[in-house]
Amino acid sequence: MYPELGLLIDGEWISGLERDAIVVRNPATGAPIGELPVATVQDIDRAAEAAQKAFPVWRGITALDRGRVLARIATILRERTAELSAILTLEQGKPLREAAAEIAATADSFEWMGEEGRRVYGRVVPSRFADAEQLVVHEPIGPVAAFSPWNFPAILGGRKIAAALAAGCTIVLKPAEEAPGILVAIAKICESCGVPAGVINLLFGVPARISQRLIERPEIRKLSFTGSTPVGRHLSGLAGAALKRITLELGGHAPVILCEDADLERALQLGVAAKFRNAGQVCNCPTRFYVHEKVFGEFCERFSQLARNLVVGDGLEEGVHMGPLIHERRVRAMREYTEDAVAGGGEILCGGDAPSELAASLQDGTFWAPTVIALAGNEARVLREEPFGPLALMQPFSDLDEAIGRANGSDYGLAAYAFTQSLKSARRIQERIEAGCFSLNTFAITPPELPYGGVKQSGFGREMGSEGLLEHFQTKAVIRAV
Ligand SMILES: NC(=O)C1=CN([C@@H]2O[C@H](COP(=O)(O)OP(=O)(O)OC[C@H]3O[C@@H](n4cnc5c(N)ncnc54)[C@H](O)[C@@H]3O)[C@@H](O)[C@H]2O)C=CC1
Ligand SMILES: O=Cc1ccc(S(=O)(=O)O)cc1
Repeated sequence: MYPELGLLIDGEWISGLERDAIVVRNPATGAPIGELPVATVQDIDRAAEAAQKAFPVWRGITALDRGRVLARIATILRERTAELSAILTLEQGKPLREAAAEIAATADSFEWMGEEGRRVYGRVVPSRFADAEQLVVHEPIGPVAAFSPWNFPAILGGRKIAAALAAGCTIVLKPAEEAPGILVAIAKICESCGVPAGVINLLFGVPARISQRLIERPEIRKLSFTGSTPVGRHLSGLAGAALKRITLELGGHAPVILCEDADLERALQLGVAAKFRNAGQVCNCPTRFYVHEKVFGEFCERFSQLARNLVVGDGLEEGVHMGPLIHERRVRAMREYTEDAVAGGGEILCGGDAPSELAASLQDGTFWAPTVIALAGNEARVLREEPFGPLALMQPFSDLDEAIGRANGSDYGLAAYAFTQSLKSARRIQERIEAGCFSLNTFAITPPELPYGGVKQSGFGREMGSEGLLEHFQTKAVIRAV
């Protein structure tokens, strides 16, 4: 069921063939599931050249017809949800139900971008010359180099493909080596739906080698990266030196402000689901819970109880709520953050270690229990660094402005949430919160029609929404004397 892994260059699939290989493992068991060929410098160069060669072909197809191709891709993704979800869970670990939701969201992104590609309007600007007209037109920027991560490989890689294709651009995508199979499967679906050779190219291998070479290549006109802030900063430097446009969707450390008048039941049910989705390896997941002191005790107790009830295990098994972390490094990070928080006076309300009851087959898996910590102050390392795992941090507040100040006291600014029934409090938070995305009384944050991205160290530029599509165009000012 797991696809044969390979590089895709100019319509040719390349597996093995005298290249180094990376072993891909199931994070729930540690078992090997595939071998990934490592791209050589020649492969990288050929991929950039293929994207350049295919660009006039693809941009020459009307937006209407490109949209039809994207709609077909969406349909096939939906039809093959069960098979694709199994691939995703096997290599990434998330429960099958979450994998299916990710495939559905990926299909929605292809469909929405395909439709939006038909609405990239220019402008006719009243002319200052009697014999001329003045126009503003948007032209596809050219071949895009994109780098997508392992936590949501289908949607985060898929929407980079969808936006590039909708705009008439070609793409060289380097998905994460930890979870490559789902993008191999999606690229094959794209081919079967009529995407010409060279429009989508896939590379895997040594990330720094691939990104550096692609950024240098003259064919590449835009970069798009989703991943950690340090890597984003490094790529931003390279892109700046090469004077290339870059979109950066980096880490997050989302605050939740829970006011005294919040619907507690709703915040609890939605909050536990959002916190522990994908074992907390989500850039927009709620992490810092600022809870009004009058409801702090009750909220912490009930939140911890719900977290304790979550079944941790192999995402392929029925009834599992939370799977493993992607690799051992993340388990070590959870242990270090927890120990540091406890050393600073924090109290573990739930979890705080690897789960105690795991089947024998999962002993080599990389698991961490859902963990809730009531922090003693503002010094814990995990308040400054993105935990990217199943850690919920609880702190009480007494005054709304104080809570907003603490919510903003992070270098990150991707997502933020608030729960209140007061319009006045809601408006105050919405206006003052430093985040690219804000949701009130819900943890919904990324429908395809809304722009997604951050401020501060969470990056810049937007993906999805009409803003995300427009990042794939350059603007041409035209004066036509007639
Ligand atoms: N914003 C997001 O959705 C994601 C954020 N992260 C962040 O990364 C942290 C750690 O994850 P790791 O995998 O250990 O981190 P990492 O920083 O080593 O890698 C993150 C991603 O960037 C890619 N990458 C690394 N160096 C690169 C380079 N020079 N050029 C191009 N791509 C490169 C990797 O292949 C991987 O997909 C997490 O704690 C989280 O903060 C990770 C994945 C997704
Ligand atoms: O980690 C970033 C991230 C994860 C998930 C989604 S979505 O909600 O599935 O669109 C978006 C960004």
